[in-house]
Amino acid sequence: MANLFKQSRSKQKDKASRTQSSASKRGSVSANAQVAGLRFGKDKKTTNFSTNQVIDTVTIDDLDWMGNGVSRGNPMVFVEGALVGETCDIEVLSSKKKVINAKAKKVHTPSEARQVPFCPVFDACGGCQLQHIKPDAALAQRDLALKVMMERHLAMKPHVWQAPLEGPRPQYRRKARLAIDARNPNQIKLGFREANSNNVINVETCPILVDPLSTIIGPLRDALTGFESSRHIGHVSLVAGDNTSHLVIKHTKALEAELIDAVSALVSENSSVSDHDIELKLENKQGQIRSVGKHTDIVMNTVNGCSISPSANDFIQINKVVNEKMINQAIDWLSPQPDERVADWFSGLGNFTLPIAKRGAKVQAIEGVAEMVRRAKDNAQQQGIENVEWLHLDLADKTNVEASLHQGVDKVLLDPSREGALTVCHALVKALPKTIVYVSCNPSTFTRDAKVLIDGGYEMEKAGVAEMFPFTHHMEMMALFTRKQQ
Ligand SMILES: C[S@@+](CC[C@H](N)C(=O)[O-])C[C@H]1O[C@@H](n2cnc3c(N)ncnc32)[C@H](O)[C@@H]1O
Ligand code: SF4
Repeated sequence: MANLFKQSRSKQKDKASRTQSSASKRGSVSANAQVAGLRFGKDKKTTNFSTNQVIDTVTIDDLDWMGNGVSRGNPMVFVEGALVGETCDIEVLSSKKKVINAKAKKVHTPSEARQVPFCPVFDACGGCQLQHIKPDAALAQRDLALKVMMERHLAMKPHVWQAPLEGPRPQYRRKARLAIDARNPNQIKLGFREANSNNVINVETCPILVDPLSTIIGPLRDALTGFESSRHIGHVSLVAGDNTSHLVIKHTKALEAELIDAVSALVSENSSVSDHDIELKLENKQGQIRSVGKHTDIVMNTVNGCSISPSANDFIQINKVVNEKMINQAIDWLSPQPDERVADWFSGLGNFTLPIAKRGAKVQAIEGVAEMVRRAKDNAQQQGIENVEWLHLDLADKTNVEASLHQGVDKVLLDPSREGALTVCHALVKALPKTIVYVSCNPSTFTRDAKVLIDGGYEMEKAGVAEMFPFTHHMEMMALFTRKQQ
């Protein structure tokens, strides 16, 4: 279990298919000994490996759900940048008794699934990890890895696993936070951080961002260059709605009027050449956002005529198409009826709440960020949706959870952050709603919480992945739990 749940490892910086082996320089161990030791080791004794050590000709058996190559044996080896069927020389990143984390240094037999990364800064940028594998193969193999994980750890029957929910590629992200390095205002770097580092990788465009966010990055850097006060910029947020986009500059001290004019000119020029407006906002140290020029609330349409209206700092589902498919699947699985009470917990801006409420059920939406609860409530009112009780509560607090269940609930939708919903699941197996739909962005905490539900009398009837974040290690999952007959 531990192997499959490994969290983020450092990004592979070497393009495996192009690099030269540096095995001989690093005191590598003999190929045959390693193949024997890594893949066919039967005894419990394993060799100790040191960081940066190069191991020759390791064969990759599988991809794990994060998209790392796995060489099964004793020890297990997880190899960033390696694909199924490939034989690689690898460099050890970290080593424990039974598990080695490594990156591919040289690929001897490239897989047919291997492709040349489409982004020129892929090797350095921490934003993407999986551009070296064809996207269909990546989805199929990661989907399989998650299915196997659920079969192994939750005794899931194969028929439970559903086809993945997919969206467009490569352009899918509708929000980004750009890092800036303006220590030298004449040579500003604007882009994303290198993996496990504070270094900013300068980018011109980001091919996984939707338009017009993708193409504004280079021109924005040019507009900021040369102004002393660009040093006071903490980051830049970009959010694309269906009606307009916001470019929000977070700053810690006042910005020069000329800098603001230069960026204003850039966004108005963009708006005149593109059919999608960008509006400039400034966010101060306290998090207050003010508009430079006109302000239009961002509208993100979802399903059944519903929409949410986020500000730059609110959580949103990053991938519009996959989000809509997830909402439709949640409605399908929950099948909310007008006489039912449905809880939407970890409700954010009401992304799932509003379409459930439109079905006529009485919905209790609980979210831990007060500002998001306020915005969700206002937004629902504007859409004439009144059958929702909006609550600002911490769902990690057992007392809150139990009190919220006091009036009884028929069905529950959970969409927690990476930490999962352990407190909630322990309470749900006492309250016993008929149906629970669990949306998760972390298969590890999902599996932990699902065990509580299954041990507490629920059956996992359906489950599957939603490819919310192509080209990255992340994966979204959904599962339907129904209460077993007593
Ligand atoms: C993955 S997001 C889902 C939001 C929403 N369901 C959506 O689809 O946009 C998780 C949400 O849970 C909220 N959250 C995280 N921890 C929480 C807690 N302990 N109590 C209540 N809400 C929490 C976050 O603020 C965030 O809005
Ligand atoms: S996040 Fe954008 S800039 Fe970075 S590697 Fe991915 S596509 Fe390229």
